[in-house]
Amino acid sequence: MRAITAGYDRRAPVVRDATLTVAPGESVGLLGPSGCGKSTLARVAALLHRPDAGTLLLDGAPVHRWRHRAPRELRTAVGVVFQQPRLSADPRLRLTDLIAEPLRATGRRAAVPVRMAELAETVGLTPDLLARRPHEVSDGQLQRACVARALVLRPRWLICDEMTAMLDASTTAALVGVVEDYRASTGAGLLAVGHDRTLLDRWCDRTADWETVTGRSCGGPGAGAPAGKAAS
Ligand SMILES: Nc1ncnc2c1ncn2[C@@H]1O[C@H](COP(=O)(O)OP(=O)(O)OP(=O)(O)O)[C@@H](O)[C@H]1O
Repeated sequence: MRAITAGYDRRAPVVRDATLTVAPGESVGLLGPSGCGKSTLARVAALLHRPDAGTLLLDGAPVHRWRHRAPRELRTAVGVVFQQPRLSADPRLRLTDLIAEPLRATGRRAAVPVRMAELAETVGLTPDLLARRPHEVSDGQLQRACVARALVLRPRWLICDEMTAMLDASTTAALVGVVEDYRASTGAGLLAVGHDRTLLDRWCDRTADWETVTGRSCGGPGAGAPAGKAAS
């Protein structure tokens, strides 16, 4: 991402001039206080939010279209896990259908049985849990399904936006382990957004602070002061 400016009102963007690179196979933590714009920037990187200015390069090529206008080969290159699984899961779908949905949406129905069996074991969901709907499982179990959904198309890039913020320590460790096993076997790059420095430092190759990424501190009258160096 080069000099990305984004937000919900062009006159008052929440992200200004954010520059951050994730190399192929690299894991980068993005650390910043609540409300500074991390999720907004993560959504730009995930092709879910069109920036007002700046350039997103995916595998070296500039992205020109976001959301449903983005070409399918770009959308399927990026897997995303959000903070609140209940807001990102269709409450009508059984977990098995929630995980398989990207395969069906991209015409890969034939791959569903094998991929489901692999992923259920990977994320630790039993057949009983897979047959339930979101309101019948815990947050941690639903987040396991959301991680499986993010991996089902074997993306080259993963964006985990506060993926573990609602989870206990053992589920956090399990899901970070799932993501890291996936990366080790595929070489996928990772952008992990959070506000827990200890977790991000342990999880990622490096952690970038919001101030370094944007050249300014989060909000307040001091925002806008240039930082000494650009993020790498
Ligand atoms: N859909 C929206 N419409 C208008 N403003 C929004 C919208 N989503 C977020 N914002 C605002 O944009 C700013 C940045 O929000 P964002 O969710 O990107 O921050 P964040 O750093 O990820 O916060 P947190 O760590 O609490 O999740 C906040 O001031 C928020 O109120």
